[in-house]
Amino acid sequence: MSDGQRSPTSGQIVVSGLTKQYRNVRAVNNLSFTVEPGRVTGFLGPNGAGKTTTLRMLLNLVTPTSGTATIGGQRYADLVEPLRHVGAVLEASSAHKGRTGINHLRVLCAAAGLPRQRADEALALVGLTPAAKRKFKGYSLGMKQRLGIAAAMLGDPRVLVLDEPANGLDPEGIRWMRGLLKGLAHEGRTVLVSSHLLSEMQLLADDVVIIAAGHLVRQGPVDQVIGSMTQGVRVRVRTPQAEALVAALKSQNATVDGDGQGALLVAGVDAATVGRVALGAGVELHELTTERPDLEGVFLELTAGKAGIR
Ligand SMILES: Nc1ncnc2c1ncn2[C@@H]1O[C@H](COP(=O)(O)OP(=O)(O)OP(=O)(O)O)[C@@H](O)[C@H]1O
Repeated sequence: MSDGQRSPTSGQIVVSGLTKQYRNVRAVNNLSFTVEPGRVTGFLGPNGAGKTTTLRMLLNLVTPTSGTATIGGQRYADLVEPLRHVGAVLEASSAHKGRTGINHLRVLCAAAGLPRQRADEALALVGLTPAAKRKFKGYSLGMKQRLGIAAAMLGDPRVLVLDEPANGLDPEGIRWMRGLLKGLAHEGRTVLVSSHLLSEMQLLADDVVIIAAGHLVRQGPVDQVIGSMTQGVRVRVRTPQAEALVAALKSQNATVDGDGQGALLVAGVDAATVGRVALGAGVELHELTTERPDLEGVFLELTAGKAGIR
């Protein structure tokens, strides 16, 4: 299938002023963000933040109260042959229990008017070829997740949307998923993936969109979002003259704690200042490192007080 056959050629996702009001809950509130092709974008938020509702609106499974969500400039509902543009994995794959993995995919191919060999190709892509002829009811949760991704890839879509795809995967499965999704993004596809596994997102995502209580909290490249957090940045120092250094740093209004393992953790001044203060006080340094909070810390700080059941 050539690119020319399937407009929209750009797989950019644009969410603009998206709102969903249920009877008592505003699940998504005037939410706007963009997701770029060629990158993995992590969609993060505490429980009940509105992630699933947003993804379902993007895929035309829930009608927005207001606002729009487009893929390559078009609403999902207006895409011709949507499976060739967008693959989605919203929950662990369900299939007829007595059907084999390969037959499940062949049925989907037939229903979508896709060539039958796409079933074999998609199964190979997710490493399930050895289990092709086993019945779905015998699949583990991890195998069902893989089958769900295979189903999403049948139409060779430019855009992939996954809701909590790492659920149920063991560490090896998670590593495999990371490689697959990074590879698909590297091919120029748009990969939007929601997850609670923040440490995993830090390894997987190029960009993050963080929401809480239906609102956008932060969007940007992972490194920038983490780097923009000044709170939590500390300088780790090792010195054989701790007492002298602590006294010199405190005179600069720095806060100093021990890390319990012989190093000092300094907050309130940067590494250059610590080095200068140490030099001025004639203190020898054995380590001087800036420690930034990881995504977990950023996430907790950004969404503090906004989490919770609504
Ligand atoms: N069909 C519905 N009817 C009423 N309220 C709903 C409906 N679907 C979702 N909600 C509410 O909207 C809010 C957002 O839910 P949503 O499932 O989108 O969040 P989420 O970020 O995906 O959460 P989780 O990580 O827990 O899956 C929640 O308060 C939820 O109870």
